[in-house]
Amino acid sequence: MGGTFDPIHNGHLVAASEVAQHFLLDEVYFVPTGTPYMKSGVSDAEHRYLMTVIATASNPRFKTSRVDIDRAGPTYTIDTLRDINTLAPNADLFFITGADAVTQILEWKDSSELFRYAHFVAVSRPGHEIDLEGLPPEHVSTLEIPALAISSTDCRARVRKGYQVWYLTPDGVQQYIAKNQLYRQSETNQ
Ligand SMILES: Nc1ncnc2c1ncn2[C@@H]1O[C@H](COP(=O)(O)OP(=O)(O)OP(=O)(O)O)[C@@H](O)[C@H]1O
Ligand SMILES: O=C(O)c1ccc[n+]([C@@H]2O[C@H](COP(=O)([O-])O)[C@@H](O)[C@H]2O)c1
Repeated sequence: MGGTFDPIHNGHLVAASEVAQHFLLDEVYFVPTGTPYMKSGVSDAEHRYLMTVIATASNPRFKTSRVDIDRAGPTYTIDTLRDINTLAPNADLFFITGADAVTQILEWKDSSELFRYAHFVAVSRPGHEIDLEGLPPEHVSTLEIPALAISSTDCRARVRKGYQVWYLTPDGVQQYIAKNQLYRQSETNQ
């Protein structure tokens, strides 16, 4: 599952857990973006990576990958999939996205190549219709998951207003945000 994870929250974790159960996945790799070129004002990659490690630590099937963080330049999923394919050439790869992200895949770099490397799973997300128009049906599945109307944008906004984000994100992530004073300022690099 790729994401900016700024911060990772329970919506991401439920999505990954549901897809893993439904598709009988052995492992789910969370892959924080290095430089997400379609987003601005994103927090430092090491903060996002560490929060992802903390959030996934208690689940033996969940892992965090540095492939996108350690690659220079803008983060493209085609590179993510090629790197993971190199690391695990015999694995059947699935790429998990939310309903909002799946509608943008055709705008991603080398989008037609993506399906050579992975089967895509689009999970439901409150406020977003799953629209698979233009995507190859044999390479994309959808999955209805318990609705969690949580977004990283909303988590950041809550912290900026002085609220905490207990129960929207794992406790360790809430504590990491407080300890490192993330999201106190307006949307700029941290
Ligand atoms: N609540 C949720 N339910 C289902 N899928 C989600 C949810 N939140 C995020 N996702 C999916 O997880 C992936 C990574 O999301 P991302 O890290 O951009 O989080 P986000 O909450 O969408 O962030 P932001 O609000 O900053 O845009 C995307 O494919 C996104 O669609
Ligand atoms: O490959 C691309 O061109 C591309 C463009 C935008 C987003 N993505 C990927 O989509 C995933 C979700 O991204 P985001 O920014 O919504 O957190 C993440 O793995 C990104 O690398 C990929």
